[in-house]
Amino acid sequence: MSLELTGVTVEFGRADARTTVLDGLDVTFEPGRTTALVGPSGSGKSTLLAAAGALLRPTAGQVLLDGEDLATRTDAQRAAIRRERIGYMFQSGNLLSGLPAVEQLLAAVYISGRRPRAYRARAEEALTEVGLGHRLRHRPEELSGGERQRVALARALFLAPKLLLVDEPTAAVDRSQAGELAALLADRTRRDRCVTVVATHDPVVAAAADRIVDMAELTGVARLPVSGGR
Ligand SMILES: Nc1ncnc2c1ncn2[C@@H]1O[C@H](COP(=O)(O)OP(=O)(O)OP(=O)(O)O)[C@@H](O)[C@H]1O
Repeated sequence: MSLELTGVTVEFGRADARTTVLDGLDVTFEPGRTTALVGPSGSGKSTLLAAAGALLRPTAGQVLLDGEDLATRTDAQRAAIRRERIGYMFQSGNLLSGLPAVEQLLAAVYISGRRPRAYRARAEEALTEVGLGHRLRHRPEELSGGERQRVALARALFLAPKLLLVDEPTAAVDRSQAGELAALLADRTRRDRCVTVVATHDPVVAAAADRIVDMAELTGVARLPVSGGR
């Protein structure tokens, strides 16, 4: 399983208001490895995650998940791929308010059309594995920022996705929890052999990753002027 983007271009807006955010980008991500995507604000990190996660269709190029091009699939096929093969973890965890931690994981089971009863014990085990065995029935409002992110990580990995996409996981987390969360993310990625791509400004997250990819390098090549032949 790998994720390969080839010639990926993403443009927003029309005609004179058109902005090119990604410009013919080529990059490959390997299974079992965490890649930190770094670069200044506005450099297109979240846009790359959205294209990789079939949340937006690139203007041009291919997004190959295990050799299958997500960009050319129908909306229904893309929805099925998102449900079955991709896990998402975003900045503030995006947990459902008022719902106990264990139910946050089971919500993904409901959405995928499976019977949650068979998954309850596994959900409790998954939360225990991320150090939340004593917080199974806590609601998001009753958890710390770091605990919320660990619930979000357990949820993102619960249905064993091939691809895990993470955006700014430590933005709302204190420094000591950020290190633990980054280590947990890298550890789970190795154990589950998923492809993990994490957009981040946090040096702690970048340090825990197996590889760092700078957006400036990815997109810079396409912007270099053609040599005048001197
Ligand atoms: N739907 C949209 N329509 C128009 N422009 C957009 C849209 N989404 C993103 N952009 C623009 O694309 C650029 C890249 O945004 P993106 O969120 O991918 O950057 P980023 O590197 O993740 O930034 P940050 O580190 O601040 O999260 C920005 O200039 C943004 O304004």
